[in-house]
Amino acid sequence: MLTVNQYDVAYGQSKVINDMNLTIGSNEIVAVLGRNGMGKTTLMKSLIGMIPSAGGSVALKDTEISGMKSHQRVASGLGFVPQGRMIFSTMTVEENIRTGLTSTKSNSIPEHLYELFPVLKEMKDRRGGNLSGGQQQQLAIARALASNPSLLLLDEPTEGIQPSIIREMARTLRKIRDEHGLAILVSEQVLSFAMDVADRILVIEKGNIVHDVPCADADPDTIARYLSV
Ligand SMILES: Nc1ncnc2c1ncn2[C@@H]1O[C@H](COP(=O)(O)OP(=O)(O)OP(=O)(O)O)[C@@H](O)[C@H]1O
Repeated sequence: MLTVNQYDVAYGQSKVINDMNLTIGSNEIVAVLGRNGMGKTTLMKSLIGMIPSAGGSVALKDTEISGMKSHQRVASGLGFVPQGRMIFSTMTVEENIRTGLTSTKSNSIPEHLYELFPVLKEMKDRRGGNLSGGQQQQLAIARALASNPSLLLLDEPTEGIQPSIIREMARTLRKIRDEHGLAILVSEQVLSFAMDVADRILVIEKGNIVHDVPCADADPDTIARYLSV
């Protein structure tokens, strides 16, 4: 599904992703855990094409995408839920979701998105900025799903979200994977959420993967040690 090889991303002279290798299988949910500043957001933004890479390759289903612009990557099957959600606060819920349709030929919002997130249907005429944090997160996910991605990237989706909603979010993401047959790469700092949602856990340190384990074999204490400052 996604194969990242010898991947480098730099800000000027400062290399933030360093010779990274990473694979994600079809239908797999992979969580990338790491402390602040270890490169999670840089990895996500570079995979979606917001930051250029400095070397290496990224193949999505055998198509090399590392030279593509963001909109081409979305058309190729990547969806992105950015850190902080970045919904358009003065646009309605429906208008926000519609922005996700730009790379598709369709003009109408797929009904299954409203089935997945009924609250968005109830609130479709409200401004995005008037939604709660959890509702905005649902909106950001629905917007990303509108382009029918084969791999959904989520950057720290639990940030600023209440614990009860975080558990629901893990269930929803697994349901999306099961029903739509897509893969998910999620960056996180919350270990319990990663254990709930993922099939496999990676730990990133200084721009490289230093631990890679199936969730079933993951030792929370070992991972927690990587995350402690
Ligand atoms: N625009 C930028 N210019 C220069 N350096 C940057 C820029 N953005 C991030 N960095 C640096 O790159 C490194 C990785 O940052 P990044 O935001 O990817 O980490 P992160 O793991 O997502 O952290 P957080 O959990 O705080 O979001 C940090 O040292 C950060 O200071």
